[in-house]
Amino acid sequence: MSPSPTERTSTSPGNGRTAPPGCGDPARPALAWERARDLARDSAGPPLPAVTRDLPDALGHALAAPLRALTDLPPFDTSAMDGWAVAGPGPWRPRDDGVLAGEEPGPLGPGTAVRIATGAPVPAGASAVLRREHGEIEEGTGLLLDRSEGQIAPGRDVRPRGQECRADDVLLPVGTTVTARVLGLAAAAGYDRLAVHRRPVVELLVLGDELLESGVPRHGRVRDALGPLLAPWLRGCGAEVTGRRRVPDDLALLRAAVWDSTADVVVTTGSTAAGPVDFLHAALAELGARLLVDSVAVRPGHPMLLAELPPAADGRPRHLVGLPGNPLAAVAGTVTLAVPLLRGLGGHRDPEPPRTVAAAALPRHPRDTRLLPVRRTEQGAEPLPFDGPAMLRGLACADGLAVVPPGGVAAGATVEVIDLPPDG
Ligand SMILES: Nc1nc2c(c(=O)[nH]1)N[C@H]1C(S)=C(S)[C@@H](COP(=O)(O)OP(=O)(O)OC[C@H]3O[C@@H](n4cnc5c(N)ncnc54)[C@H](O)[C@@H]3O)O[C@H]1N2
Ligand code: MOO
Repeated sequence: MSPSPTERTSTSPGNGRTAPPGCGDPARPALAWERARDLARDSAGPPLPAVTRDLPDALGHALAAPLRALTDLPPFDTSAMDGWAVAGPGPWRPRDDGVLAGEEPGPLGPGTAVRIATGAPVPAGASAVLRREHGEIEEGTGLLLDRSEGQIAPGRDVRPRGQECRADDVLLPVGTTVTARVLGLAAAAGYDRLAVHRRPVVELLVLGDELLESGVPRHGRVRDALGPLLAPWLRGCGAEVTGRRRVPDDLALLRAAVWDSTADVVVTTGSTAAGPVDFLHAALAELGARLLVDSVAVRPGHPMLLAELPPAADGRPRHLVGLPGNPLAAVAGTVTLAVPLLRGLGGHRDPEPPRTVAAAALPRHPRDTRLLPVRRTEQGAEPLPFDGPAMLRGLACADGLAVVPPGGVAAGATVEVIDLPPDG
């Protein structure tokens, strides 16, 4: 059991507004960007436990068991066209009745035909489906003639049972993110509920007394851009965002906000550096948190951090991701630390990092990796203007973030482009 924050001696002075000594040291060694991303993923440990959810509530979770077909698909021989089910070579004697989708037809005798709708089960004994536009009822005889060229081949315009899958076939592996497409497939394959991993619960703490929540920036104050940006992104990478709140620039209040949070992952914005009111390092030290990542060799975003918090009362591990306050730096911290951690906790499988060709030389940083907003064009990844750490203008037009190593990326060379998190 960890001591409560009030049982610890605060290192902050009475008014809580002086720089905590020794925190956010710009000289501390930064972790290589790739290593930081891997470490964030590894620090998730095994995924959160499996739960069962009704289909609509499974959206955004990851499959905890392979999606196996509960039936053949299609489940019966199905007409692919509106027309007639026919038995053997024509002409055919048409029956008076017809078969609609959703009905169970009786068998069809040789030389006969029955009207059939797209999606209806093909009667036993039928050899093919003659499209409506190819069939003609002969005046006088009343027989159904085939007006298409050549003989109708057996199986024509019939979707055979099991064409897409057989019962018990694995349709999707464990760890697949449940998207709307997956819900559609699961429903088609017979599922009402899915076994998925529990989603990590996230609380978003937005720090900075200078931030406004509405209106035009004024009197030295700026709008909170990260609350509106990050909450949908965190949901989009599989988290259940239960809270988003402002925390004043005060060590004791910050420490209490982190301590009181019951979330699996606390995500903070701002206060990662060593400014006069940057209290994150001090708060973490007082809470007994273990820093797993404390600054990364990446621009923007180098003061980002990842910490292991003391476990929850029920023993659940808890983490904190500290995103820098500069908005594009916070975005860099999100894709580097928050996304891999949350996807790991939620049990999501990682796709291969997408690589593409650089349409132009991508500007580099002399020592650190750069994460650069780029647009995907026919020529490849094209850098966007307005990519400063405090800017969101380039990002708003971007398709992804190019990972530019210190050596740079020449025009025509390949480069990893990280997808931006989907909106949730
Ligand atoms: N002496 C040094 N100063 C700074 C360094 C350094 O190495 N040495 N690093 C710079 C870098 S890089 C970054 S990034 C920032 C990180 O600072 P913090 O995480 O402590 O963030 P704040 O100081 O609270 O804010 C920085 C900046 O961002 C604005 N901000 C904060 N939150 C939001 C928000 N939710 N929406 C919009 N804008 C936000 C804030 O007003 C500041 O302008 O430190 C540099 N300093
Ligand atoms: O790296 Mo800071 O994170 O440039 O804005």
